[in-house]
Amino acid sequence: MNIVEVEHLKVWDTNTGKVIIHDSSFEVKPGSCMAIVGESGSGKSVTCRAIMRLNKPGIRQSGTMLFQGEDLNQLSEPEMRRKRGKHLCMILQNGMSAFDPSCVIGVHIRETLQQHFGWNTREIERKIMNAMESVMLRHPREILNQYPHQLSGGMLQRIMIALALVLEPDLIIADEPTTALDTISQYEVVEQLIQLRERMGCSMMFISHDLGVVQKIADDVMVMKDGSIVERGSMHSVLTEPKHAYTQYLVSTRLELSNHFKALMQEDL
Ligand SMILES: Nc1ncnc2c1ncn2[C@@H]1O[C@H](COP(=O)(O)OP(=O)(O)OP(=O)(O)O)[C@@H](O)[C@H]1O
Repeated sequence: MNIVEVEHLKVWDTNTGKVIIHDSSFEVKPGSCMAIVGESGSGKSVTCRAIMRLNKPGIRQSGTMLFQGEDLNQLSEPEMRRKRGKHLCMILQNGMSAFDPSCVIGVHIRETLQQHFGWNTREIERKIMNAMESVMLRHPREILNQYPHQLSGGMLQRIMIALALVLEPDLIIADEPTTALDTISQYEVVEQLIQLRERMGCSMMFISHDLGVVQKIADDVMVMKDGSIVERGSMHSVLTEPKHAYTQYLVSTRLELSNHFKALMQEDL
C-alpha cells in the first residue's frame, strides 16, 4: 500500500475564486522520497500544506488524500492534530517561522513532544539532546536555552531535523528546507535528511526548485507548473528522458549550471 495516495486534489481560494491546484493525482511509495519541483508559484507548497491540512482558512480543498489508507480530507480537526507531528511532520523553508519567537527553543520542543508522548521533562531532554548531537549540533543544552533569532538558519533546520528524529513520523514533508541556506549548509542539511531517512526508514516528500538538490535525495519526482503536474516518474527517467518542454528546460538549465560549475573548478586547478 502506498503511504500517500492523492486523487483529484483541487485547491481554490474562496475569496477570489482562483483555482490554485487544478486536479492533482500522485502517490508516495512506502520508504521512498518523492520530490516536487517547479517554479515559484507553481503550487508545490499549497499541495503539501493540503496534505497537512494547513492551508490558510480562505483556501479550500477537495479530492481524496489517503494517508496509510485513511482519507485525511475526512478527518476532524482534533483527529488531524493528532496526526501532525507524530505521523506527519513538516520541515519548513524558514526555520524562524517554525519556532515561536517569544520563547526559547527548548520550550517549543518540550511542548511539541509533551503533546504527543507521555514523557516527563527529563526523558524529553535526554531524547532531544541525543538527537541534536546526532545532527552535529554541539552544546545542545545551550542551544535549547536560546531564542530562534539567536541561531543561524542552518542550525534551526538541524533542530527541526532533530525534532523529527525524536517524533519518528511515518512521513516527512520538507518544504524547500535548503533554500534559505548558504551552499555549505545546504549540503549539510541534505546529508542530514538523507541520514534521517536511512535511520528511520520513513517516507519523504521533498519540495525544491533546484533539481540538483533533489537529485541527491529523491527516488521519484513530479514537476509542477501553473497548479498542474506536467510530468512525473522515477528521478532517473525524468532526468534522462524529460518529456514535457518545461521539464526539458529544467534539466538543461541544471546541466548548464553544473557544467559552468565544473568549468570554474577547473580554472581554479
Ligand atoms: N494563503 C494564500 N491565499 C491565496 N493564494 C495563495 C495562498 N498561498 C498560496 N497562494 C497562491 O497559490 C499559488 C501557489 O503558491 P505556492 O506557495 O504553492 O507556490 P510554490 O510552487 O510553493 O512557490 P515557491 O517556490 O515560491 O514557494 C500562488 O499563485 C500563490 O499566490
